[in-house]
Amino acid sequence: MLRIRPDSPHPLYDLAATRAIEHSAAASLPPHTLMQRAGLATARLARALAPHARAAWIVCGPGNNGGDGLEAAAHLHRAGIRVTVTWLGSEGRLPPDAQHSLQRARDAGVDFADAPTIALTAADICIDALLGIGLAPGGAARPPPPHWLALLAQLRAAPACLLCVDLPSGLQTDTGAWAAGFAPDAPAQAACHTLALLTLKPGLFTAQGRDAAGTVWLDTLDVLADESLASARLTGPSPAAQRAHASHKGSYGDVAVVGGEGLARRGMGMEGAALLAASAALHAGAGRVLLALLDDGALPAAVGAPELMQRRFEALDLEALTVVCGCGGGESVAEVLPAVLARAARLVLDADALNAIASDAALQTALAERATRRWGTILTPHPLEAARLLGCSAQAVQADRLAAAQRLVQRFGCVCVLKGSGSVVAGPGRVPAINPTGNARLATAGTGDVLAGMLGAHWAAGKESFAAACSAVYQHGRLADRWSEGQALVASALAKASNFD
Ligand SMILES: NC(=O)C1=CN([C@@H]2O[C@H](COP(=O)(O)OP(=O)(O)OC[C@H]3O[C@@H](n4cnc5c(N)ncnc54)[C@H](O)[C@@H]3O)[C@@H](O)[C@H]2O)[C@@H](O)CC1
Ligand SMILES: [K+]
Repeated sequence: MLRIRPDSPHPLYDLAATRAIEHSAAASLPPHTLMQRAGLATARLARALAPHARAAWIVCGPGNNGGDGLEAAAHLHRAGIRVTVTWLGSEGRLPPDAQHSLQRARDAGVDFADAPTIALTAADICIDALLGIGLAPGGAARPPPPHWLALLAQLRAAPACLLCVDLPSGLQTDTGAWAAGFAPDAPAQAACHTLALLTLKPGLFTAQGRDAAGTVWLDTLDVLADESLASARLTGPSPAAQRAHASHKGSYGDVAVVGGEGLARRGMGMEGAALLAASAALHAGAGRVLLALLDDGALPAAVGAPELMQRRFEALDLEALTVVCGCGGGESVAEVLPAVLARAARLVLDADALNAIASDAALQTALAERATRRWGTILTPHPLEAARLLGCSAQAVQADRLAAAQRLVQRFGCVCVLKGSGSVVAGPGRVPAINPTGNARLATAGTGDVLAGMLGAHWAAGKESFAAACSAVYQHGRLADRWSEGQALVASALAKASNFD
């Protein structure tokens, strides 16, 4: 069994891949073996998480997820724990594995009741074995019976540690979105863990998945999955790039940040956003960073960033630069975008640049044409920006983040970083990646500009676009994960830390 930490990459398997792996494994093993392994793994983790538990309350659903819970119940009962199973299946309509496990739990002498038979304390354990990958998908889901939801609410509100079997019940395997009706009103009261069985599912790591699943564990049930079936990958750290002694500032690429509309145009000075991106590029290791503020935007004298080279936009040699365009560009960015799209060989498009493209069909055509010239482009939308580009709602993007990122890739032929909890990186011909680092402290103004600058630096230093996107997103999140508790995370400090491990 493995605790999933962000320090190593993992393949992720969607519902179809998991079912295929399950079927081929089950075919080569004696009946009920996988469920028995799953139940034993669940009981072992429960005991490790709650070593002093006197009581366990296990809510078991009508399918094989419930079967895993029943198997675990028998083990915990034999270990001397007072186990109560609240079983929601119906006799005679059970899959064979779960039927077998029901009998084993009964034979072991487990208590069956509607609620725990003794009051639970913080030392005890609750197990959610209501629904796993068999949850009816997306909009097809029938509304869950109200008493199921009441039980899930009770599990989450209990003072005991909560262990979810395979998935938190109601979380969708492939998307990490809650099925209709299942989203909790409040997060779990005590520590929450999820034991993924057989495979890690993408839904555990993006959208609502990270909040819902808590700490994720994996037990492969001794089945070696065929990695070619992976539908996505959880990224890990990139190997540190070695810098040769015989190198110079030109060896690590030139990044140009284009953005930062001045105060004069609309009474909104947005130079700070461009400055944050430029500072992040500089600290993330770019050899030279050029800053082209739009519409006569000017850096305040007090800013003090002598390494940044200011340029008029017209003076930029776009063909030779890694261009980061958008950050604080306001309305002015639309005026430079035709030239940027037509001439920049490597281009990161963020924020206002994405909004300008979303509202202009000619710019969209120019963006799509870049791929036919084999010019690299990386888009870094948050869900609302992605929705504008796709002509749908932000809710539709969040309902299937992997699919939304892939649609942007197909439409514009570029790499797409869809930001948000569990950022998705998708690229032409690539298995999409989900980033495991980052936290809610990044939900503050300017952190997106910092990411765009870091991305420019990673790309300019020689990585290919997809790898640069994965490594910059990982590093950006890791900085936030390691931020000291007592120190406010402000974007300018994040930018300055952007090359620290
Ligand atoms: N069979 C096997 O080989 C293995 C199965 N495993 C477990 O089995 C799980 C999958 O089992 P199943 O395919 O039986 O599926 P589940 O047990 O996840 O759910 C299926 C049941 O839930 C009901 N249901 C689905 N959506 C509902 C909704 N919205 N409202 C009310 N009821 C709903 C279905 O009618 C069905 O009765 C995995 O997640 C894992 O926990 C593991 O034991 C590993 C091996
Ligand atoms: K579950």
